[in-house]
Amino acid sequence: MPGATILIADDDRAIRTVLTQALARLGHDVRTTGNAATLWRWVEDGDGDLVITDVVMPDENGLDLVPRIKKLRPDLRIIVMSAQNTLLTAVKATERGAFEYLPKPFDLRELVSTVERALTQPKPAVASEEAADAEEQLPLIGRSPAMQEIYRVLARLMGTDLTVMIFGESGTGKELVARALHDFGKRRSGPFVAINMAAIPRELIESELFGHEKGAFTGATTRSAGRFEQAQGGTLFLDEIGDMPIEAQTRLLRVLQEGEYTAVGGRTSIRTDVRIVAATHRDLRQMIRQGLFREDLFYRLNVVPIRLPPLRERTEDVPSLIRHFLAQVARQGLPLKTIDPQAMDRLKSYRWPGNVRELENMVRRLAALYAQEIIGIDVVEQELAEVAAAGTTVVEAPAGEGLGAAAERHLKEYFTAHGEALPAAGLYDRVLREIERPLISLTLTATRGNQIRAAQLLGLNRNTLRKKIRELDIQVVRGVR
Ligand SMILES: Nc1ncnc2c1ncn2[C@@H]1O[C@H](COP(=O)(O)OP(=O)(O)OP(=O)(O)O)[C@@H](O)[C@H]1O
Repeated sequence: MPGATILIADDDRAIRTVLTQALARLGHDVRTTGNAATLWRWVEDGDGDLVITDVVMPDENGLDLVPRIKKLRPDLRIIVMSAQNTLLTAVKATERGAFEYLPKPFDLRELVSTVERALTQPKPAVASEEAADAEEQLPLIGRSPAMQEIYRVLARLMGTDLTVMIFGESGTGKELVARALHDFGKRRSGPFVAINMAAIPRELIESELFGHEKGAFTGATTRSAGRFEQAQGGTLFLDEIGDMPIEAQTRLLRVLQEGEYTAVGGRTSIRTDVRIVAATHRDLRQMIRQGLFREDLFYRLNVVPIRLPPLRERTEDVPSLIRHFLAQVARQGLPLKTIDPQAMDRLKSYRWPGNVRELENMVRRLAALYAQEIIGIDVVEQELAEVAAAGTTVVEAPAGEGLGAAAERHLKEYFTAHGEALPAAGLYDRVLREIERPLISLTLTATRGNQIRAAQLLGLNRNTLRKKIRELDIQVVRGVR
């Protein structure tokens, strides 16, 4: 769209000159000012097809101008530039309705292509004015101090390629953080590739990561690119890193040390150019002590640790997360519902063992299963009781006997029964395996075969659960309690 009128506000004359030259060359009419007041006057007069504004200006903060412009002229797109390279500035700019945010110094080509997009990309039919809608565009919801701290760390990481290790219980948003690191980082135009160690059979992990040559092993009928190759120039997210077999850990360590690798069955070494983000819900230090995780790999990955707090430690985020998910399901065609204050308080006091994922699932159920437009405390209590009922079936032994006591009784029986014939080694793993099977099987029975809920109850990742079901050959029967 040549011939557009572009309004630019920046108190730096050099930037005004550079932008004017670049945009005029494309045939646009460019008007520049060094202050916010003039920009506002132009907007009020109905001038301009696009606004480019700085944040810090002598008379007013450009970010404060954004919502005012959007309110007056919802169709006018705004590009915000700033030297305050924080995720919060980026987030604020998007939240307030800016089309794009460009941290300074920026690449002129990037600015030009953003301008082209802003002028040509079709506009949504309904301009979103609702604050809730604006919040939808944010990658991470929550303004609790704990989340603010996370944003601060993310902001500092924005311009770097540092390796990041994300710790947090299942469902706390580890993958979302990994994506935000990529989407706001300098590799955002490259690919984001995720691989979940718990979801892939152990023997295939190395070929999944590094690819394999034709004929490298039985079944390798063609050459296959690994995730390292797919992520070239971008970010590789190693999810559930604690589930990585020790041999694959050794290989990964070597790749991280040397910056190159060979495909399984291959000879030529390939240089890697990927940013690594790893995540786990496990206690890796304990795994190191148990000999299950390599300490040297841990230090390679743990360059910048990020600990995502469980939802119960930031209950002030519960209402905004609920609003976010309600709006999300409404966009998928379900009626938009609200939660009354009493019900909201109850949801804030719940412990959320499955964290944000559990909350998201509950909101989906509340939206889909109940006719009421305003969800009250009785509906919420009913849902929570169902979760609890499924939980007690699994966790509590009959006749009031605690799980620990029951286990002790069984183990005593085991030792007495086996006497001299106790296995020579591997008892620890064997006992755990013996308990793992009935635990998973009974949980699935309690959830009537619903694997998502079973994973929540167990506090396991869904993929981990699926893998265990396969490994332990557990029959999942749906709809039977
Ligand atoms: N702060 C948040 N704002 C909005 N959505 C969130 C937030 N945190 C998590 N979610 C949502 O909750 C769900 C679980 O998040 P995610 O998959 O990132 O968790 P995880 O910690 O990687 O879980 P797991 O360890 O089980 O893989 C996703 O649907 C995600 O979009």
